[in-house]
Amino acid sequence: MLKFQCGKCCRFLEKNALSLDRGLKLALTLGDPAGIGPEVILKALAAPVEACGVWTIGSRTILQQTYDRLRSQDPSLALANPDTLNIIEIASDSKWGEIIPGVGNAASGAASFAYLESAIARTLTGEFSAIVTGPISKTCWQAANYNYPGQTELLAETARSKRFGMLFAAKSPHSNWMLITLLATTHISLRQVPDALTPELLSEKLELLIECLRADFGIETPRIAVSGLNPHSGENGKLGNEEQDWMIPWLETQRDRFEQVQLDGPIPPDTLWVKPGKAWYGLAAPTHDAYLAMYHDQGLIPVKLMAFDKAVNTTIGLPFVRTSPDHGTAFDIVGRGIADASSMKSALELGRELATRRAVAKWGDPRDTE
Ligand SMILES: NC(=O)C1=CN([C@@H]2O[C@H](COP(=O)(O)OP(=O)(O)OC[C@H]3O[C@@H](n4cnc5c(N)ncnc54)[C@H](O)[C@@H]3O)[C@@H](O)[C@H]2O)C=CC1
Ligand SMILES: NCC(=O)COP(=O)(O)O
Repeated sequence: MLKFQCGKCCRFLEKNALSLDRGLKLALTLGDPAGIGPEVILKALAAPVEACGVWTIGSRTILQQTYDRLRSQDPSLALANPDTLNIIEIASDSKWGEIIPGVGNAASGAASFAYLESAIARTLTGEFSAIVTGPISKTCWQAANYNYPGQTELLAETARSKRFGMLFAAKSPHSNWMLITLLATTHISLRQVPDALTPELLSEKLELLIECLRADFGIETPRIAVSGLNPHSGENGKLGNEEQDWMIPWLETQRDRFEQVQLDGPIPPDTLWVKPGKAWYGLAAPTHDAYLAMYHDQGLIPVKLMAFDKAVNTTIGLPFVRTSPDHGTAFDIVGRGIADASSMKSALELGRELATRRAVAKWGDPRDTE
């Protein structure tokens, strides 16, 4: 029988490091070459990622320039030497123009798009078990005429995943608890949110969340908190109608649909995050395993407040694992050596962990035959 506890996978990895070393390969895209992607990658890869191989997809020249620049400023900085890395070089197109550190433009947008396209194509053919993406700039993608709201949508379209979701996972350094948040809507304006939210959309996101909690996080009977949309969840219709009109009845139908799942909500959004905050800091036991937020900032303000250096953005619903740091290109600090690589390290670690779980689920745990 297969079990999906993290400890078991980790022991499995320790025992089988050699074979998995050959089998488990992560593709790591550089992200926007003018952003902090190259710096956080060199910092994150300064120590090898446990029990897997990492192939960076992008530009050796950019990585070398970043390395030389940071080293000249601070020789003691822990950085991977690009000479020691597996790098898949994506030839730059002369049409792209000049890439200037700290200045995102059409050239850096076109380059970051090409790195991700290559990673997806290679992963779909089975070359890699997971993709970890460096941060890209949506503005630079638009400047290069790639009209996707983000990497998530390109991944889903290319992988032909009709159902997909943006989920953030962060392991608390205080309590080891995993804060898991799915966003019901993502890269749309606040004005569009109420129209985008429908019972059908929430049903799809809830299904995906439950599938992911079971398969990727080993939580068979999850407790899920669903956020309201309006202040005080609408205050009985005085501060907004969505909760009364359809969210409360929708939750009732979902409780019948998922009898094994504890579904609470719609919880007033201002207080929803108090209990996870206490659980994060180890001050109280967690009351839920995951949170369904109605829109981008409703979910990401608390996540980033608690865990900006730990949270990992993962796309669920794809045929492969995709993780990413929670931060963006941070053009304002490029070249200063101060970019924190913790979220990138967590993205690599979670990418490896989830890909291992899926490999065990697919191929079986060799220790079961011992
Ligand atoms: N996964 C991805 O590809 C993501 C991409 N973005 C994109 O990045 C671009 C810039 O977005 P912003 O809203 O400015 O967010 P941002 O995360 O790039 O920067 C916000 C603030 O946090 C700081 N910061 C970010 N990462 C840091 C790190 N690792 N260490 C130290 N300080 C750090 C920056 O210096 C800035 O002050 C946008 O185009 C956005 O769409 C934003 C979030 C995720
Ligand atoms: N705020 C999250 C974010 O912007 C992630 O975007 P992407 O992974 O879709 O590129």
